[in-house]
Amino acid sequence: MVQSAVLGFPRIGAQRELKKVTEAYWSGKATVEELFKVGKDLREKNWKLQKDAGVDIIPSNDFSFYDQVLDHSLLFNVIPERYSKYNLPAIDTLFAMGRGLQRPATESSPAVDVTALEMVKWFDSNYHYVRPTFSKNVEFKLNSTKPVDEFLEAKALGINTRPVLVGPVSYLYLGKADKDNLELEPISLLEKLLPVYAELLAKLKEAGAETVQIDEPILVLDLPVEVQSAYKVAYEYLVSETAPKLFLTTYFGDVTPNIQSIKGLPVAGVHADFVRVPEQLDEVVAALSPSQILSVGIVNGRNIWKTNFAKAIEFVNSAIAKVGAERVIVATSSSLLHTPVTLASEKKIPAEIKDWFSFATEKLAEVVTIAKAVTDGSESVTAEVAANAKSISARETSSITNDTAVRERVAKITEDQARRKSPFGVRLAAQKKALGIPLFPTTTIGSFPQTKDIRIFRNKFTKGEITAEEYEKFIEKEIETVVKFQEEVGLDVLVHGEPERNDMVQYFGEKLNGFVFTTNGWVQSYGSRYVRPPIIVGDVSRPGPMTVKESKFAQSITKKPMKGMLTGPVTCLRWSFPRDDISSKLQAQQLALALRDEVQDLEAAGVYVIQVDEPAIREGLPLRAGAERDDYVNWAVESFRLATSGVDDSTQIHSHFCYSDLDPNHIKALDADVVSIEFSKKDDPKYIQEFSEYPNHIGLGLFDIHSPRVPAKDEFVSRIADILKVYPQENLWVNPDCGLKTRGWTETRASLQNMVDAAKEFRAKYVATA
Ligand code: MET
Ligand SMILES: [Zn+2]
Repeated sequence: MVQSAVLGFPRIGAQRELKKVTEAYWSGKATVEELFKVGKDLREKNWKLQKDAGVDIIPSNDFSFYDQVLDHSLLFNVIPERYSKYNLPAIDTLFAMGRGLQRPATESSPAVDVTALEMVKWFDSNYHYVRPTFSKNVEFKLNSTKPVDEFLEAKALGINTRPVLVGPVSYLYLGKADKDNLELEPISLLEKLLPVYAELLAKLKEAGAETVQIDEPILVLDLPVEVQSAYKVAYEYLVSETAPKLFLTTYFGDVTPNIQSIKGLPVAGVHADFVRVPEQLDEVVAALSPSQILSVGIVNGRNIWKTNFAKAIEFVNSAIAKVGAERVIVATSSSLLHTPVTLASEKKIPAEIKDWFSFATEKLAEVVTIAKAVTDGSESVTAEVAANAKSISARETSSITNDTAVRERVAKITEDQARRKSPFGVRLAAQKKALGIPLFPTTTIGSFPQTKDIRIFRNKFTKGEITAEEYEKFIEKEIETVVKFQEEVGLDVLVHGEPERNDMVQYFGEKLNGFVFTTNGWVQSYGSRYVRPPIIVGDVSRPGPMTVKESKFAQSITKKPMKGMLTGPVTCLRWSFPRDDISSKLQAQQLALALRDEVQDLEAAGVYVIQVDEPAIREGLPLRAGAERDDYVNWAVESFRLATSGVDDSTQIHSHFCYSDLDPNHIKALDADVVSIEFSKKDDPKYIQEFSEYPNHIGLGLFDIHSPRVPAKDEFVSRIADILKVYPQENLWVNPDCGLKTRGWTETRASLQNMVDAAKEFRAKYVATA
């Protein structure tokens, strides 16, 4: 019998139970017992759900109160001293490492003040993990028994799970050296770490675990040789009499360039992602020994589309033809962490469209059906396959997906449309004349505090409790407040503050054709922050202006230049669930054309500074170097340029990037007049150099917008002075890291005032020396 397997299930709960209790715990409104109880209930619910769906191999230890990689750091005692020194309960150490902790002393405990560890994107997803950070005196030991406890918890419910661990090589490679230890290469710690893994595996075996899923996702990256060769060392050490069988899993890409690292490992089987890279089947099969099992990742863990049963069954059958049914498992391509929990709570999506989707819960049935089909023959699932074929073909032929006018317009895109009229130097001169922007110009990134008031009004409007007119009035009043505030503080290029936007992608999605929205389709982004990505279902076009009214109004009440504010094509695409029936490139082009019209409408309305944010441009970069990556860079850049190049020389195009490792060459290729980049927490001096040869104008973020902390004027002065050591002063803008929407007004005013005062000091000096 061909078994079905799930690599991981979303832990947040169908009603975001995990977020609610975690945040309540942080603010002292829930006890630790209540927190743990919700965790336990969620685990139980998820296991039972999978069991009831008929899944054969069900994961455990995929639950986490913050992040599964961070759990491993706690588990192996990878806790820098700045956290351990407080001797907090383990759960509080976990949260302190994940999100920082600042609290005053009480009678029974000293004050705590510690910042969070670095948070990084999990491969090419919008999930963020907390980077393992190895300080000088790291001492591996088994610090908890979480995986064993959760295994036993499931066992007590009569469910025999397959515990999930991040494998040792990936765990080390995804980590970094701590500040006190910069020369360390984490992979050099492998031999010290392995005994602790072995101890944990022995405990799991004692508890009754037959097999452990060991995730080695870095096998889809370009790896240095010493990492490639670490696999043999690690797995020959770990596979033993005292350990359960190990099942090696990779996902999100092509493992074949590292196939030598897998070949000959004494593991029970290998899982690969055949949704992403079906072409790797032969090579993966060839790497297996006759006793090793192949887990076929065929139900997409990264999107929300129904699996095409006919195709999936055919694919799995082709795998069976190569290795035999007894050696095949049907599985999700990756953990289902990246998909919303269930379609069942979606009441507003039109039935016709809803029938195209499959969220995590629905994907369980898909894995089971495919496994049954390849075991008992397609006749055993005739009804399911027929229903599936019907929805797939309904989508293929639906008038919602295909808009001839949009396709024709894309087909007519010319290279010219994606080029500004003149080179930067000429544009700059025209902009100087038209805009009257001083040296060391000050600006912000777009959003201002999203107060409770704003959320209340938006909710009322969504629920129909106030009229559109009342809501508009309210928004205008908010814009007025923000504009007046910026004039008082003395900023040079103003923004309208984005009070009308719930989210920087959803807002645009709602105004465009081709998108649908969920009411409860939350996906964990990091910790307790979840996002609800819009879904692109059809060709995208713009029925009418999206932001012109607000920007025009904002410009009308000030003499200073007002910056229009848009989300770029790549970010709209990446932070949605894209279509899988047409290429990403084509979707980006459609978005670009819609945004191009908006940019031109803004210009026509008298808004001559326009920012098009692309914070997700890096996230979409294919994981390996090569043709696919070059191709991505090419279309990502072209779509930004297509969106922004339809304006006059004298109109100034800005762009903004944050929270990712950018490649200066990609940013340069966009040819924006001004870019702003999140920067304040990059305390490594090499980052200052990175963009020093950037030819156009640039603002390096001067303060952290995630913290209420107010930097003094002198701190701004010294930061700017540091930057000026490598950047020409004519090129430099002065701005915060990112939007201020999560901040309060008090610290916003104080920080911006200090920032503006610092800029003025430099301006005066420059004038004096010029
Ligand atoms: C994640 S980037 C955010 C940019 C947006 N304009 C804002 O200020 O919020
Ligand atoms: Zn940002």
